[in-house]
Amino acid sequence: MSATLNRAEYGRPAAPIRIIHLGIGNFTRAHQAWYTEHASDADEWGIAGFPGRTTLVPRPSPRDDALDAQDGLYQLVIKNAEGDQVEVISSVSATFRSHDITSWVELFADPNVAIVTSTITEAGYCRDKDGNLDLGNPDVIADLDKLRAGRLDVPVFTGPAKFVRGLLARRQAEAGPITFVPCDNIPNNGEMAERVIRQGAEYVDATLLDWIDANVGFVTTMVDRITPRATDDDRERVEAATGIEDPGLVVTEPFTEWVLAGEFKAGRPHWESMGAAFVDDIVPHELRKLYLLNGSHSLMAYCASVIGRTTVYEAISDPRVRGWVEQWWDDAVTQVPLPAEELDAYRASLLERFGNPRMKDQLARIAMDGSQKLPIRIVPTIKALLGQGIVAKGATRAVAGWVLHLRGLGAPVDDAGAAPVLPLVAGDLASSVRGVCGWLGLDDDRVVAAVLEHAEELEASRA
Ligand SMILES: NC(=O)c1ccc[n+]([C@@H]2O[C@H](COP(=O)([O-])OP(=O)(O)OC[C@H]3O[C@@H](n4cnc5c(N)ncnc54)[C@H](O)[C@@H]3O)[C@@H](O)[C@H]2O)c1
Ligand SMILES: O=P(O)(O)OC[C@@H](O)[C@@H](O)[C@H](O)[C@H](O)CO
Repeated sequence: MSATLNRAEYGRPAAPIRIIHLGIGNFTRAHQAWYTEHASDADEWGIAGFPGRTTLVPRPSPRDDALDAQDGLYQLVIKNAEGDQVEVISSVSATFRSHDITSWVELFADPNVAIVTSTITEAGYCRDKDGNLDLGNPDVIADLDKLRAGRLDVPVFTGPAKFVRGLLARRQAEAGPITFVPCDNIPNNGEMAERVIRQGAEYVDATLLDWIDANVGFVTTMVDRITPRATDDDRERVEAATGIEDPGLVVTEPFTEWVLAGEFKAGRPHWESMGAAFVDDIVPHELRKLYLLNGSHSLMAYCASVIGRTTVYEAISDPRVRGWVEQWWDDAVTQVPLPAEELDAYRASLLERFGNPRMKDQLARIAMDGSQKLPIRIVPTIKALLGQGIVAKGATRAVAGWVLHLRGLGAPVDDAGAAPVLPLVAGDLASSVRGVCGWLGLDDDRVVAAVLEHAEELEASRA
């Protein structure tokens, strides 16, 4: 008979809630919650977890149900090459349902709450191609119109509207300063979040802007810990070892990194006690991670899945794919302002991480939302090198893989933002390549030719 987790038996009382997290998925529970759990002042900092996505009809979620039933507790499984290291994480003091606007508002109005963190995916910030809040998105407008009309007790569905709703409540309660700490893989994510929140506020009630200026901080972060989805095998193996049945289980890798820049207006946990780094210039760290790790992830998600690989481990173990990854890294390092030795060491550590056979990280997970990822992970390097007259060999292969993925090869397309791109790939391969390159802002004939050549080679390698 297996046990279940609960706080009374585990013996760590819930810390007072001082952090609101939107998007209480796998990653934040492997990363921020782990840093908070082990911070030297952990007893002072509890997290309130909200799922990121709100739907008209609430979707059943074993994971959310488990977190509710287990008082926010869950097991974190670190997959070392030798075996599992399992610990119970207790820093999530309470979990809430995404429709629960009442609790959302009450927490924002609580002066003890100092920080709002988020992991709602790139798409969750509802930006248009220029990085502005997408006021052409009917869901965004429907939410903002509700707030503008003073309908404050009904749920809103989009992330930026939720944040604006929270800030309206905080201002009204005179609850003081607060800081947003977005933790998604988006360059300059603090400024990104500030932009969509300010634009939302301006639409709803422009007087909120001055209050934001005086009271709201935006911190930029580089976050890193590869966190695949746990499988039934993971849950069964861990249950057999710990005797705990845990549908909320999270699996992750030993490596972790967190770099932050910006002002916390109302305090923060002592995350540096677990190795988080607070820096003035975050750009080199962001580019190193976004291009070298996430860029090679995207390349593998598309190119390696086209040739039949399903996990990162399988992909990097194939010498062809490893060669493609190395070629992309040769392109990408030219765009990262860090010493060569540091970049070489990072590349070596990535090969070790990708080569962890116990991490069953599905390429399908990484392939999601490519329309949001290619433009930030791959395209800047193509453009920068083209500016020097160089056609980036590795980077153009990633684009070729994405074209084939959109045409139905390899990992399935799971990307709401791909709607405008899909019609572009309906014809033959050459016109698909030209269409996608145009959409990505890569109209140059040399780039189009390189992408087409890679796409033809990839198609031919499927045999
Ligand atoms: N998993 C990783 O290895 C990893 C590592 C670093 C950073 N991240 C960042 O964390 C994000 C979430 O990853 P995860 O592994 O926790 O995924 P997950 O699927 O476990 O959780 C995703 C969360 O985002 C919410 N969400 C999804 N789409 C949304 C949308 N359009 N609007 C609002 N909310 C939305 C979901 O409701 C859920 O709460 C990633 O997109 C990435 O930016 C993940
Ligand atoms: O999380 P996404 O969807 O932005 O990107 C998929 C992966 O590249 C990503 O989750 C990495 O595993 C992660 O960024 C490693 O820290």
